[in-house]
Amino acid sequence: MSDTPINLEALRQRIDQLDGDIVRLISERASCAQQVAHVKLAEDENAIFYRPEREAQVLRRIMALNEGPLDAEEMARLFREIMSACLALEKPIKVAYLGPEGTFTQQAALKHFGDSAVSLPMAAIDEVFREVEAGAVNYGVVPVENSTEGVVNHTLDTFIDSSIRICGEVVLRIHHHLLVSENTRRDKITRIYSHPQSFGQCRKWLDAHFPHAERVPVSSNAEAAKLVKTEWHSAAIAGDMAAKLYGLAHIAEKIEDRPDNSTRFLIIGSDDVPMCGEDKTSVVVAMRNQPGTLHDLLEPFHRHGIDLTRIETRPSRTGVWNYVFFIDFKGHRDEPGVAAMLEEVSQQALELRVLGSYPQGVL
Ligand SMILES: O=C(O)C(=O)C[C@]1(C(=O)O)C=C[C@@H](O)C=C1
Repeated sequence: MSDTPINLEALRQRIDQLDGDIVRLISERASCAQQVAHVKLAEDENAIFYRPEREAQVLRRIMALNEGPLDAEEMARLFREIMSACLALEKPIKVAYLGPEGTFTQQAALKHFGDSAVSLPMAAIDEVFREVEAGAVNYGVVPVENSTEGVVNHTLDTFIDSSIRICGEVVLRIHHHLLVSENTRRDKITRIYSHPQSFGQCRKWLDAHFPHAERVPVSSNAEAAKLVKTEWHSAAIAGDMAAKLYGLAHIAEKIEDRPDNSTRFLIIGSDDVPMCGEDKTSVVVAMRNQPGTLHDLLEPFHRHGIDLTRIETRPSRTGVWNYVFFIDFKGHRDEPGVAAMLEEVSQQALELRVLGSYPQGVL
């Protein structure tokens, strides 16, 4: 501790000085980013400005440098916003997400790209894919799995017929609240709206606290929140963003049955992402319908010491795709061990497609 006497006036003067320094430094950083944009354009007139691998490296470095008192994630979130603003100076990016406004997917999009990205709600997962494929937006964000309810089948199925690449992942802690319009009393609630996945995530709480209320599934949590705005006998299960957007009151907070309830979202785009050092790869593999198929598929992963993080089976949708496996593992397709393993798997498979190698989620 310094022996300078601590008084409010002196501390505020110091904060003003530091703020001045921070503003100068952020501005200098933003000018660097503008120059980066010029360099990228000079190298390639179709330059890609958003660089997920670089962003992951920047955020990991910030977390490693941080010595407190702010925690490392908090510090990284501040830098997430600085980088988002720097990227918007280079070139604003457009991101489509599974809407409507106020969904957890929008929250995930903002967590991943920061507030300076332009985010556009889409009515369905397929539309998010279509907008990216058509080049109407730069990236898309779709949910892929929840820790309580499991995989979002629709997202996986959409990959089967699409040429889209996975460019990143973001994991969001999901907190559900029971929300009502300001005129609704708890004892008057006869109906609860929510997305079917959210009902699944709050099943025990609902059985204990509202066993007789009718549960009405709707297309999203945000849609549920919108509906209860004008209904006095209804409540919605939704998150903070939807509550704020529709000005709803909380009857009960964090009603999810599992405190670690979280959802993983994928960032989809049109380009491959270079290696960042802590990467993941997602592949889809079609195998012949014969004994020992799963063993044959997984053996090369084991032999090359590759760490599987997820495997899902989906029914085939064409005659050729007898068995379709979605597999996630640690590593990048450009690493020699990974490339060798993929080559071996593709020899045995009817088809193998790499959906993308991308940085493991940082925040
Ligand atoms: O390093 C780059 O390529 C940049 O464009 C700079 C920067 C940054 O602000 O650090 C901005 C956007 C990119 O997505 C990655 C990093």
